[in-house]
Amino acid sequence: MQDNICYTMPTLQLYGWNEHFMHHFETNISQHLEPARVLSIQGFKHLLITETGALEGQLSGALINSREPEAYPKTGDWVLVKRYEEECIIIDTLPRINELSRKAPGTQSTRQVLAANIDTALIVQGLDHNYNLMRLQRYLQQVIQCNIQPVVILNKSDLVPDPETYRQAVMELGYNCPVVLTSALDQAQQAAWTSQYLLPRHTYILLGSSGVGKSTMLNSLLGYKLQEEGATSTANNKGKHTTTARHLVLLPNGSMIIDTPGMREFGLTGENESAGIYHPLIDELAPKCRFADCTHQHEPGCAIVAAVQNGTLPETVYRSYLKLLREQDHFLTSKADKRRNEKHFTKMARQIFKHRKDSKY
Ligand SMILES: Nc1nc2c(ncn2[C@@H]2O[C@H](COP(=O)(O)OP(=O)(O)OP(=O)(O)O)[C@@H](O)[C@H]2O)c(=O)[nH]1
Ligand SMILES: [Zn+2]
Repeated sequence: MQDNICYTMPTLQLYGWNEHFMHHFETNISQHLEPARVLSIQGFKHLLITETGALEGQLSGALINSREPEAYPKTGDWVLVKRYEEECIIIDTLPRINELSRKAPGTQSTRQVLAANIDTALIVQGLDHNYNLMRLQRYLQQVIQCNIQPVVILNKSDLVPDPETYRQAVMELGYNCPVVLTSALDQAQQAAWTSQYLLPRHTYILLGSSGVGKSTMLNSLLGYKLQEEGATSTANNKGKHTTTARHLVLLPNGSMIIDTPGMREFGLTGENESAGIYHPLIDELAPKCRFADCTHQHEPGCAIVAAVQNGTLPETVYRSYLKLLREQDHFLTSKADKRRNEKHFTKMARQIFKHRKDSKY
């Protein structure tokens, strides 16, 4: 039965419509709303794909007023719309399978949702001055905590004499995820990794600093230029910052990719507050620590410290783990402080309001 209903939406199925969204949509059928996926957002304008094609939409006033901006629809979201001639109003969002977030740039501990309903994140680093294992681990950590599969793409392999050593260094971090070595300028190399990792009806997001080659890759996969790419500065091998918004595009092989503007920061938000930092090598050893709540820093009988000392756990992995843990703790502590302050402010505002009301009579 569900398959039948899904089958009646062949266009949306191409864009990842599945039983999860169908199930949540069914409860809204009676309201004459139709489902659509958000392809991009520019200001108030949302470009959507519906069963009958592309459509522009704006958020309904009720949706704007009832939610924090973080809960507004994002690129990749499935939404419910009401049509008005050539445009539509976005009434609601269907529950997300996942959301990719980061710490919003700046000093505040604020969480920012970048996109929704992502199967795999393609984390791109350029093998020029961009290659940085600490930054890569920050991306991996955040992506995994958001329940998104990572694939690491080491691009610009044509710029270094021995690219394989870079790949080996990433593999030694122990994340057990695919690590691809490629040059976006080489069609054959592009075809090799994409045929292995890009599946039809799956949604991918390209992540990485500005100039690592995300748009170049996407343009070569599309077979045409989605936007002008910047010229490479000879001083630092980086392109100009060109991508300005997140767009979801359908590739000829049936996969969908969301391109993102290059990000200067990709801070941790501690999505799963109780789980701490995820690391396969550390997680495997942790049950052998003497104390169940071992922080792997100063406790006696710590299996992780012992493994670093006897050389079975690389010290670099351990140091990065501690650094990520500190960053995450900082975000969570500041967030808790912020929440407390907001609560205090709301309480104070209520008291003032009540006092004013009481003194009227
Ligand atoms: N040598 C070399 N240059 C590349 C490669 N991939 C991309 N470039 C160049 O690097 C520059 C930046 O590439 P973009 O594709 O614009 O980078 P981006 O990641 O999309 O950057 P933003 O849009 O700013 O986020 C361009 O001049 C590309 O031609 C590669 O594999 N090898
Ligand atoms: Zn321990």
